[in-house]
Amino acid sequence: MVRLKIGEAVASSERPLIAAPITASTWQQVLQEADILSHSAIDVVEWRIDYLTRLNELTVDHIRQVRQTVMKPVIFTWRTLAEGGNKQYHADMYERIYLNALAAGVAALDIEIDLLKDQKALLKQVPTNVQIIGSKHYFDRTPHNLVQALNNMLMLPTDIVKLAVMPQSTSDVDYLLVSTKQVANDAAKPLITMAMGEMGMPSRILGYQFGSQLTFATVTGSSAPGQVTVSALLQKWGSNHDVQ
Ligand SMILES: O=C1C[C@@](O)(C(=O)O)C[C@@H](O)[C@@H]1O
Repeated sequence: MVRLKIGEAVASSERPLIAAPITASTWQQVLQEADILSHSAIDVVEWRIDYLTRLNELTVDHIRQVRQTVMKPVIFTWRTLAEGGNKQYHADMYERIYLNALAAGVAALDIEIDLLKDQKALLKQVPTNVQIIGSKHYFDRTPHNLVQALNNMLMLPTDIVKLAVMPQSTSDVDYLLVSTKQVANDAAKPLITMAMGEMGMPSRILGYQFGSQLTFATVTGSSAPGQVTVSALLQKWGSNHDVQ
């Protein structure tokens, strides 16, 4: 299995990476959350910029300051309204702000796979040390062709494949885990998968045993239904998984 690496953070077979989101809406709150996350037992920070009220004003300096405050690799994510986020997609603004993020030295960009074609110019400018996470979210269902869906995603021009589904039953959660395992074994890229909502919680705790190499957990705020706190996650994993 190809190991997931984001910045200096590397997943292992015994332990996936833990990412916690920044979900603040004002600049002052962003810095407060960033400071709290710098002291927490997580590996990477996902900055969900779509929560910002004044997203349009985000500069390279702002992003650099967040990086320097968290002192951990940063995944930069604009989750669009179409996939459960908070900001309508605007192609020009998206490109401009993601280029700012590259200039500020983020470790990874999350790009929804439905936007890849539209953002070809941006993709050309992503340096090889910055990971592109191609993501897809099904907020209302679990599709019935998950192995095919993951294999299709693996063929896209991204470095990492991320898939989130909403289970309607516990068998949907099992289906996500088993499909992840089936694809992860031979995949040429790392996978990140999760079932959302309360029902999906086991996938966030046990997903690594099926080949999902990163799990989202909360410290300050939650960015999706069903995320557990980092302390609950570490407790479930037991002391073997304590981070150094
Ligand atoms: O894609 C994901 C996964 C996620 O939706 C989750 O279910 O944990 C949370 C988002 O912030 C992140 O960008």
